[in-house]
Amino acid sequence: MFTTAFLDVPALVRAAGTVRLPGSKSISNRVLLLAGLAQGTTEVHDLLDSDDTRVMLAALQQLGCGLEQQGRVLRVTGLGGRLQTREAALFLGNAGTAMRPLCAALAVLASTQGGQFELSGVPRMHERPIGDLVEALRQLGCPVANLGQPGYPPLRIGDGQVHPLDTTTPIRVRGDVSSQFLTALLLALPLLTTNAPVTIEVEGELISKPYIDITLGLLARFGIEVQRQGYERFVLPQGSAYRTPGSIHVEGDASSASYFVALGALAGIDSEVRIEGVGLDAIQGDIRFVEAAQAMGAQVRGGPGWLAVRRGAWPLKALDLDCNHIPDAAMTLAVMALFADGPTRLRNIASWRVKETDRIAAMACELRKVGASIEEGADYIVVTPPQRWQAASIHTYDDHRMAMCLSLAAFNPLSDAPGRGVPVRIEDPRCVGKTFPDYFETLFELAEAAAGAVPVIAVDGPTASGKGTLAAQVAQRLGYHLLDSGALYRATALAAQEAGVSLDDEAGLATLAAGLDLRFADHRVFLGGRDITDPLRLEATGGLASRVSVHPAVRQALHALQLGFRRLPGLVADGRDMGTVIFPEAELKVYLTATARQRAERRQRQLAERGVCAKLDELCADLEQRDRRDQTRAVAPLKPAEDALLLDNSELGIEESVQRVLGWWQQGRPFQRV
Ligand SMILES: Nc1ncnc2c1ncn2[C@@H]1O[C@H](COP(=O)(O)OP(=O)(O)O)[C@@H](O)[C@H]1O
Ligand SMILES: Nc1ccn([C@H]2C[C@H](O)[C@@H](COP(=O)(O)OP(=O)(O)O)O2)c(=O)n1
Repeated sequence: MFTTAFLDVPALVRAAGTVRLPGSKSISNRVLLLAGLAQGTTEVHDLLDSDDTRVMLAALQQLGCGLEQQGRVLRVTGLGGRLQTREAALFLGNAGTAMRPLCAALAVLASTQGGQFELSGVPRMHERPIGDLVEALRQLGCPVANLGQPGYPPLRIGDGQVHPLDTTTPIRVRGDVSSQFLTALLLALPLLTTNAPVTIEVEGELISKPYIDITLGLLARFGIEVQRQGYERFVLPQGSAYRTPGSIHVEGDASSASYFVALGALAGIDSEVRIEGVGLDAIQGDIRFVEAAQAMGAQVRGGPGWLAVRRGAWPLKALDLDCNHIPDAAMTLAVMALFADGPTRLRNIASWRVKETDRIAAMACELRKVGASIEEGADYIVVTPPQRWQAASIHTYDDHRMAMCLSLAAFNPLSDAPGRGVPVRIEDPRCVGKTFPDYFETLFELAEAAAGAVPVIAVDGPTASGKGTLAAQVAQRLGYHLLDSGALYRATALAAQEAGVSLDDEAGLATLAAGLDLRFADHRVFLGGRDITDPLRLEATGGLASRVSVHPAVRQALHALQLGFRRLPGLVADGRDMGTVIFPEAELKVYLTATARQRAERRQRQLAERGVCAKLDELCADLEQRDRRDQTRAVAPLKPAEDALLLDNSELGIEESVQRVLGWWQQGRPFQRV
């Protein structure tokens, strides 16, 4: 997962490959609650691992459920309807799928067995309505107190006393704000059916009906057959009891699938994007996004558990659609609309306004930034594609779907509008952790950047100037890959030593360099599977590397290997010739220096930290000799590129140097705001 402050997605042009989707958030949290209420142990396969499921798991654990992870299987031992703990404060982040059902289940348990629970979340959760559910629970006789603004979390549920609950009259709940209120009651009220059936009546037109179908389907898997009349009246039969199905599989998230369906429709130009984990047989309503994508031109094949999508009509066909049945996935249509042949109107999406953020307002604001014209209303949005694309810094409002959707705007070179090929900056990319922590990694695996669009920052300079330290820090802050090119020369030197190849044998060294079996993982370096991190970093190895590196054939042999590090979303490369020879087109070139004395002192301190004692004068003489050799060799000598920015960090600390370079980088970026 990218945890950087922002992530710049370069202009993208193509996509192909296979994505295995993480489990559905809606199914995961419903299954967890049902397994938590049931008697016995449920094996849950392919549960989503994300922010929202983690808060649900933490809550279940606090309530005394047994949780045991074994590989991809989680074993949940439920409460069997009996409270194990009578008091707890549960923090539920921004997970509506945890807040609403737990509110209902705990209200019933606390009232019938005597308990008291506090439910809270992040500030945005305290702005998301829950009043209609609270009203329904109060009708039953459950004490629920507002700890903040009435109608919103945080809430105190129960008061430690046992209260008689009235199930003789139907429980009425509004269905036109969020279908999660009804879901919450359906999941919780089987607890009250011991002596008589319980009836729920929906007031107002129920929205997002497919989510209710998921709830009913999962209740059936746990032994509870709800009888319904349309979507207005639901009856939980007398004696409904949660019975674990023993084992249950969580299907891939259909809303998450929408980004990859869109990816295929936009950029599956000469091959398909294959999606595994969710297919045409999915129980999630958002699978019907596929029909909307097809209406826009996507070519979709599919079967049980899989979909394969490629581009059909191009540009995409504009759409006018009632999206009530696919509220979450419809956001993806708003971004596909950027690539359509006219304005796209998405209707009946009022629920967008009470999700992780006000999604209509957020979508309008961010799509305007990339150049689209937007008309927004209380429950609709109209998107007219950009006439000219702009490089935009996308605010994501702590909303995973804003981040995932808007990343698709990076395919702007595919559009016919002028001003082709601009990057998209996604602010706070870690918000995707709510449902799809590896979303961006997956996107970068499948997508291909426009020619020359993957940015490179080159950091060159003499030994011990701090290149490696600076490059690693800058790469980390930007979420970029890192190339420590010196390590390749050092590894060649070690391989030569081992194979008994002389440092003057240019052809022999070049053969070794061309065949290096080198792997970088977890800050360690492996040569032919062997960990060589420690010998690689020895001062002596640096000297040997300098000697190896004078040979043109060796440099040539390592050239392609170095180019291969330039992968999405970007690269920071450090060495001697990054800006002059390997990446002459790098957007930013930094030539890092410090006085020889300073550098020798740094090296001495660095060695001392590793328990190696070295004399300052000797270190200084060694590094000056190495500088001379690196600067005077015939091929790719160490020197600043003509367009390099010089940074003498003799008097600068590490963080100051990093900030200086990040500042230069930001200045050169095309975004209006950070
Ligand atoms: N700006 C700086 N100020 C002080 N020390 C630094 C600075 N940059 C790096 N160092 C320290 O100098 C030592 C050498 O840095 P390193 O990144 O290994 O240099 P290089 O890759 O150029 O050989 C490290 O111990 C590092 O922590
Ligand atoms: N791009 C590069 C990187 C390193 N080299 C050579 C020259 C250097 O003295 C050695 C060792 O490089 P390395 O960057 O690991 O050394 P320092 O960390 O700066 O001491 O390799 C090179 O010729 N070209």
